[in-house]
Amino acid sequence: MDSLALFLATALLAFVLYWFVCILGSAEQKGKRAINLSSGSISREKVQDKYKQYWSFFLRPKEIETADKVPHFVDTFYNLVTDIYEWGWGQSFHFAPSVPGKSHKDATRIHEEMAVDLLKVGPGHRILDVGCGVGGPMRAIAARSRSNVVGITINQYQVDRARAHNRKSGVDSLCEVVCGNFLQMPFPDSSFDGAYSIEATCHAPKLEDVYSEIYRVLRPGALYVSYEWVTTDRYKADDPEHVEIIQGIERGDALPGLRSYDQVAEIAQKVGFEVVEERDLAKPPAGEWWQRLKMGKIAYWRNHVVVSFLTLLGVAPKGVVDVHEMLFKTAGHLTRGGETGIFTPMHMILCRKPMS
Ligand SMILES: C=C(CC[C@@H](C)[C@H]1CC[C@H]2C3=CC[C@H]4[C@H](C)[C@@H](O)CC[C@]4(C)[C@H]3CC[C@]12C)C(C)C
Ligand SMILES: C[S@@+](CC[C@H](N)C(=O)[O-])C[C@H]1O[C@@H](n2cnc3c(N)ncnc32)[C@H](O)[C@@H]1O
Repeated sequence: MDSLALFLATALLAFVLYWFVCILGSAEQKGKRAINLSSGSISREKVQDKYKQYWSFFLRPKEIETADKVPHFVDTFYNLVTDIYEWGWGQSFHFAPSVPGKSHKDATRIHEEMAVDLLKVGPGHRILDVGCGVGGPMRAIAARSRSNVVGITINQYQVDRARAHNRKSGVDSLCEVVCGNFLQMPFPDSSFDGAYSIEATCHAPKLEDVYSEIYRVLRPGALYVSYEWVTTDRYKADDPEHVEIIQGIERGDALPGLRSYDQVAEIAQKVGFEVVEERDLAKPPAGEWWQRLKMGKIAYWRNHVVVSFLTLLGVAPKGVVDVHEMLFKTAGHLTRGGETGIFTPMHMILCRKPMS
């Protein structure tokens, strides 16, 4: 009897340990697991240094010269966070209005498919995903529109992840992923029938630089829709709490400087676009996008213990705990940004490249 009891206790402990380390905290079934957390294209032993390098960008004064260094700085950020994003959030690295009775996954897909409806694209069209992440939106939009979707991201690790997901999805033949800088895209003029960017162009030091590139690669008459991260009309630059919230969002999300809502249309027109429609998709009756972030202390503590335990075992690279702690603080700033109404991650603008 003792040996049986010992065997059962050992088996139970092994299962609990396996579940705690490998299953817990995963945002998606068969998604990224904690035990597979890596540091993207950064070698394991360099994670802590790269994390310190990342923070040093914000400690230097904001000189114009750093604008050239932003794409590399963003690439470093995504090497540090992509696996944690996939593990704790899923394959779509963006927010969506909560929808009563719908799962986060369904609400996310509804938000992504709205881009297709706005672009009015369909089979045979070639559309561009500007800042495509690991391809969550790309696969949803390809499935909905049956268009050919080309995604571009600065981060090679994300390209590899997106291609792997695409191969497992039913839309691989419609999807292509390119590693490149959306400020200097490797595509000919007038080569796309539509374009979208979902919470990505906020990483551009100057919005007009990425909008100019998108304008260039679109054929005349084509549409471009973007969900932008901006401060709203409630933001007061002389309110210390507002400044602290926005600075926390910028530093925790690799943003060179958040734009104001009223700059977006002006910049789009400056590069030649006609503005067809513009509105904040977060405004009521839309459900609160930050509700999903309120993961609660218990969930954070659980994920923190999992990440710390894996680092202790040498499974997760040293430094991942620091990145995880940064993201928890960032979640707090983003939540406050939503609650105060001074920030929105989904200021939608729909533009057209004129026929002439
Ligand atoms: C558009 C951008 C990214 C938006 C979101 C996808 C991410 C912003 C903050 C991220 C997270 C914060 C807390 C993490 C938590 C501590 C961890 O246990 C699990 C993952 C998080 C929930 C993580 C998930 C992705 C975000 C919500 C920016 C970068 C332009
Ligand atoms: C928050 S993620 C959003 C990804 C995707 N749109 C989604 O919703 O899942 C922002 C994306 O923009 C990409 N990005 C940021 N700066 C870039 C640049 N200069 N060139 C290309 N991609 C860039 C990042 O690599 C990342 O894939």
